[in-house]
Amino acid sequence: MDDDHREVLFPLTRERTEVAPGAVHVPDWLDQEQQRRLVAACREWARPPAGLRTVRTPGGGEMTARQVCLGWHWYPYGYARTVVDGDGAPVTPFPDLLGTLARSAVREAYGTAVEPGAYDIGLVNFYDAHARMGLHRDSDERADEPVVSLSLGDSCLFRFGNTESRGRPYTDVELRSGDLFVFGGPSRFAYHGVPKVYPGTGSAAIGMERGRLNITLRVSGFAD
Ligand SMILES: O=C(O)CCC(=O)C(=O)O
Ligand SMILES: [Fe+2]
Repeated sequence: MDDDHREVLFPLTRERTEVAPGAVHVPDWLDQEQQRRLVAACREWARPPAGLRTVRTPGGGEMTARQVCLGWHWYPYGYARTVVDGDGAPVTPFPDLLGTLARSAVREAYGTAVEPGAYDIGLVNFYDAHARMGLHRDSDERADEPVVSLSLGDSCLFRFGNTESRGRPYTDVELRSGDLFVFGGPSRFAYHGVPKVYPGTGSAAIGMERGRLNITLRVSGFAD
């Protein structure tokens, strides 16, 4: 693929794709039962204290995707052990289940010879029909281990770019419920975002009537 002309990889492609070096899309990685369990777990994690919250940005805006943090609390732009920009509660501990999933996701993406890191951050983003996420880099961690992303519910348009700017080259990928996307190596600090969610594309069978959930798993690199 000509790297300057990466653009759109959907809807025809539902095969495993290396979208950019180190950025791997694995469609349908989670089966329906795993998705159903994750949706149920997200619903629990969303309860207060330290539950689902609207994130305010320093410029006075609000992120349209609402968020729950696990392990470390992310706020614009850093991490804390308590919900410093919300109810002040201690962040919910990072669940073992997500550590196990993250490690198997890394091996799925890069092969079993790779030794996955100590995943300790989970960010759950909830998107309603109008929510989106602007292009950004995940750069508040101190480690450069791959980011693992799991999608549940409604499909979305996911834009995966380059490390230099929000501009081209980028690739637009459709992420559907159960898809895995891992970005590490040369793509670990690439710009990415969610320009659009496609309402009504999810399946009620996983226990989500509407909306999209995304779980991103990361390694903090912080000392306790
Ligand atoms: O919702 C997604 O697929 C991406 C989420 C994301 O980029 C983030 O939480 O940093
Ligand atoms: Fe991100």
